[in-house]
Amino acid sequence: MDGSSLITNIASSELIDVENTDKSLVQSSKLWRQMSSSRHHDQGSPIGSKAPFDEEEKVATPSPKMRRQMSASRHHDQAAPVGSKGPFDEEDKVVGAPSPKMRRQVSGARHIVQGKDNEQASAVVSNGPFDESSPLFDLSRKPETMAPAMTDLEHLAQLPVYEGSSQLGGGVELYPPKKEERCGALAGFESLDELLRHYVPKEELAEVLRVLFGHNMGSTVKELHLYEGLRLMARQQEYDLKGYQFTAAEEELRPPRVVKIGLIQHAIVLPTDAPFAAQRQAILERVRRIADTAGQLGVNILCLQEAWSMPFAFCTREKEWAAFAEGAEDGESIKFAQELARSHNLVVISPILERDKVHGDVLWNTAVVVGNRGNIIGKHRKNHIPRVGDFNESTYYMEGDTGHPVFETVFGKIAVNICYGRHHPLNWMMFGLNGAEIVFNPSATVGELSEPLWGIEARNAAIANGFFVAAINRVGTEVFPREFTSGDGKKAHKDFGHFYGSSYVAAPDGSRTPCLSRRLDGLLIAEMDLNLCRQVKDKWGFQMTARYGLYSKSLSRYLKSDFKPQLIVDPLLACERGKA
Ligand SMILES: NC(=O)NCCC(=O)O
Repeated sequence: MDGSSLITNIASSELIDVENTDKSLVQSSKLWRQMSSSRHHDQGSPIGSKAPFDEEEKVATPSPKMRRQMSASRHHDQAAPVGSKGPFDEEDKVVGAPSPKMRRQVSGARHIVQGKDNEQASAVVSNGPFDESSPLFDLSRKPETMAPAMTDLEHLAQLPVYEGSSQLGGGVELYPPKKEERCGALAGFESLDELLRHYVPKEELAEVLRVLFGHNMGSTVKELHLYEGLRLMARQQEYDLKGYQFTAAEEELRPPRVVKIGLIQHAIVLPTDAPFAAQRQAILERVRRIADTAGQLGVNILCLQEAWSMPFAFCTREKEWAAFAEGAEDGESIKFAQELARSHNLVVISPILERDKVHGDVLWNTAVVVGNRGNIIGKHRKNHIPRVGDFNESTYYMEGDTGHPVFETVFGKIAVNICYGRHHPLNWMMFGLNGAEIVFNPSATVGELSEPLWGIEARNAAIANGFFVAAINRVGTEVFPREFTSGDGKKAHKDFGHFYGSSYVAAPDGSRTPCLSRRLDGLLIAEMDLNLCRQVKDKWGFQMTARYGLYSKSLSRYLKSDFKPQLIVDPLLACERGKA
């Protein structure tokens, strides 16, 4: 599918089929459960392989080629902010607002809001006719025909623009899930951020948020103005969509360097006993849909979660899951990422289980960086492999051999610190020393183990190293066919625990966005001016005062076999010990 056609897609009556496709995946997943005894049955019919509108969509937005040309000229113009403009940003005030042509198509489509959602939606939409003066629409491109009657999608188009707010979350929650649907919720809330917003009195909230979430240029991180119809569509497709904006001070000698990143968190789609090909295909389809929204919103760099195209089966220690491993240059997940990159002109970070066919079929946990032309820029292999809880990853792959590469892309210098590497300050530091401006942290981690650490580590790394950190975690509870244990005294079990999502972005000035949902798939967009990195370094001087030489000498001593810790014992204590 041409990636720039999301709005066209929602506007097309085929959206109804898309919903049905989602349902068919759910139904299929039930079917797989029933068929679970015959795993490798029917390899030939992968489920959910094509969303009906994915194929040959007529597109109202510029073609990928045009967009590449537009983008190339943007990026050559040093005076212009780098990568700041998606196709909608250029003329519309609202990110993701539909063009007139899309609106015409919108007016021909019905039924997007169905069933229980319809009731709730009508509570928040305006009932008036199209407001031609709305900043959503460009009057100079007035459509020739207007549908005589309001349709449901027209209602969507009239949803209020989500105003930027320095308050967390800020706006109306369109579809609060029912209690029973909140599996994976935190005390009944989507996230800790939402819980805080609910309970802390309004008068105190700003202060609480200032301390807990930090300030960027004088206020908590602002929300991006996202077209409300897109939020609603995300709800329809059951994923969380949030957008935020970090700014930096204007400089005399450098133009702003604005870039927009997107993080996708998601659950697996089919049960783990479905045929592997079907499992992967279903995830690809799901991610494609969310990634297309990212493309529509003008995202420049998109990062997926750790081992995104497979279940996180490393808890089991069973070797059959190695079948999901694929080439970093020619695997299905990489081809998918290349197609995404080309169709949306964005850099894609695709973390996979890598099989190095050239070197004895060795497996690695690898993030492949695909350039915005679909070219492969390079890869990084996970440096630190966990040996904790059910994270039995060391059964599958060894510590990475790629050092701490920073990839210079057209949108900025980026690096990838894969999951467990976030517990290692030196790992972060090396990416920083190699010049990273944004470090992505694609992860897979569960609530019981690491949730209290989650909000601290990526943020601390951003502060200490003067770069942005984008932390992504998968979502859901993955249940495996057979029981396993991890030698920690726990009873044999089949699931990994709950992957708690909660993806967020932290800035070098210590500010951070709220989290995505703890239980839903999600797309988090963050726009940032990369000039902030150097501004914070100049202000705090952490790098200047770092005394790397001192630590380098101490570390060299520590590595020697005759190392003695630099320990000064209280003489009185030594005296007492002498008497004993
Ligand atoms: N995927 C992974 O490295 N998980 C380890 C657990 C954690 O770091 O929280």
